[in-house]
Amino acid sequence: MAAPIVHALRSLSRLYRPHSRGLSRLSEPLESGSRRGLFKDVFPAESGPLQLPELLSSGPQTVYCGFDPTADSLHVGNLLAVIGLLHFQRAGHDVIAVVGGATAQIGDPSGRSREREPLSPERVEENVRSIRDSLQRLFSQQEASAGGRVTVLDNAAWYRRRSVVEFLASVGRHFRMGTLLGRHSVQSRLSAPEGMSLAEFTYQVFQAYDFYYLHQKHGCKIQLGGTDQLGNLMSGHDFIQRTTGEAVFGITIPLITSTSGDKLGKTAGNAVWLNRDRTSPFEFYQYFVRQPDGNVERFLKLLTFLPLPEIAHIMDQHAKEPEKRIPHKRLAAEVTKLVHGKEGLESAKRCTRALYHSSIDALAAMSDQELQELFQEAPFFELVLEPGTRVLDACLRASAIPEGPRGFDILSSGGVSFNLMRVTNPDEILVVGQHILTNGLSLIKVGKRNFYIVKWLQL
Ligand SMILES: Nc1ncnc2c1ncn2[C@@H]1O[C@H](COP(=O)(O)OP(=O)(O)OP(=O)(O)O)[C@@H](O)[C@H]1O
Ligand SMILES: N[C@@H](Cc1ccc(O)cc1)C(=O)O
Repeated sequence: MAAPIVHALRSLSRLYRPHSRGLSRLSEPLESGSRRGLFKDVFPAESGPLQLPELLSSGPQTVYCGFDPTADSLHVGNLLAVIGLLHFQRAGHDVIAVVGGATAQIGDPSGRSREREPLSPERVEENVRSIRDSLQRLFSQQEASAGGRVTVLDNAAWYRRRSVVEFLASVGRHFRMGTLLGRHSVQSRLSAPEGMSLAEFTYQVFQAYDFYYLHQKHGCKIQLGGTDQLGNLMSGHDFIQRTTGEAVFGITIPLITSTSGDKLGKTAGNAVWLNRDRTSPFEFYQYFVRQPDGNVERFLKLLTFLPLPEIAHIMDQHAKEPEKRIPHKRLAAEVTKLVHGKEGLESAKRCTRALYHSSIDALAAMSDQELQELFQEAPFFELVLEPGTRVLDACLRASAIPEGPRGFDILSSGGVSFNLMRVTNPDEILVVGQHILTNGLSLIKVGKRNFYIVKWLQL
């Protein structure tokens, strides 16, 4: 049986006291990550915390983390794991992000009370494509000047060539049932009424094999994962040690939770997505601006690369002028830039100015996509602009008001605005620069929250 978890883990925060000296640039991410609260525990404990900094100092290592494509986008919880990889990559280590095209079809039971709905191979393939793109975008958005290599791999690639019989005979024989059964992810499910399927039970063997495969092919000796992944990290460690005798390590990162304490992610249905078509840069930015005061320092440490003294300075400013929400805005700006790039951050700020500060200039600078993202539920129309089109005609053509006297009344009583400016004369002719923005758009608002977007096409 594997050693009980309490003895098998070592908390990195106890290892790195505030004034301990770093070993070298290569081992620095472990130390700074632990100070930031990003790296929580290391496995195995007995030799791990002592050997791991030495291993890192001895030369560039390969560090990996896996992401199951059970949706077509990553989310903010996964971002923490990506940031963990980036800390290593920036220090000069090579990193591998594995997209679990194979493992997503099995379904990781870790942290779940029920089995996942099966996904068709076609759906998984689509998700793999989207997540691979997203990971590549995230990594390429970094200043690539220094740092190690980044590779994105799909684990379906190394299972495609294997038969079940051969896999069980060569890999399965190295796993002890007692150890597998003892894992928390298995125990918690076995005691639940629905139990656990054989497929889910074998999940940890596949993740362990991934680690082994990357160890053999890429010299990978370190795997990162959320604390929910601990059992899977241990299985990989045990398998590699048993078959190669080499020392490998697992490092856990803390789980980001919602204000109600649930793990932020797909299962809880509270994910904040990294793909723009699921969560727009504006919503993403606002999610961080709205964080409660109690979260913001921790998130600055976890989700940004700002040096700790700078974060301390930002928090001092906050203590003096809390109404300015300086750390919240800085957090939102840094994370939005990391995920959506400079352009995404500008878009988020433009949308914020347009919506919360009624800025016509910001509205005029917005693209069709931004407007649609901002007013997600708003119907979008492409209409031909005929000479002499009146405010009333525009409202009717966009179905913003009902036909007949009721629509006329809504307009003349001031219930309608064009580009955030109220109109009261139904016969007013549309003017470019006023009713129609220089980008050819009109944002028609009826009542408090009904928006209609018109893109005017010239004849
Ligand atoms: N809220 C979170 N905080 C920190 N890490 C997370 C969070 N959610 C996922 N991770 C980590 O991201 C990595 C990839 O997770 P993956 O996408 O496979 O599953 P997931 O998002 O946890 O999905 P599900 O919610 O369906 O279980 C894992 O190491 C996982 O622990
Ligand atoms: N099991 C991980 C994802 C993963 C997949 C394959 C791996 O090799 C590693 C990790 C999760 O669900 O969060």
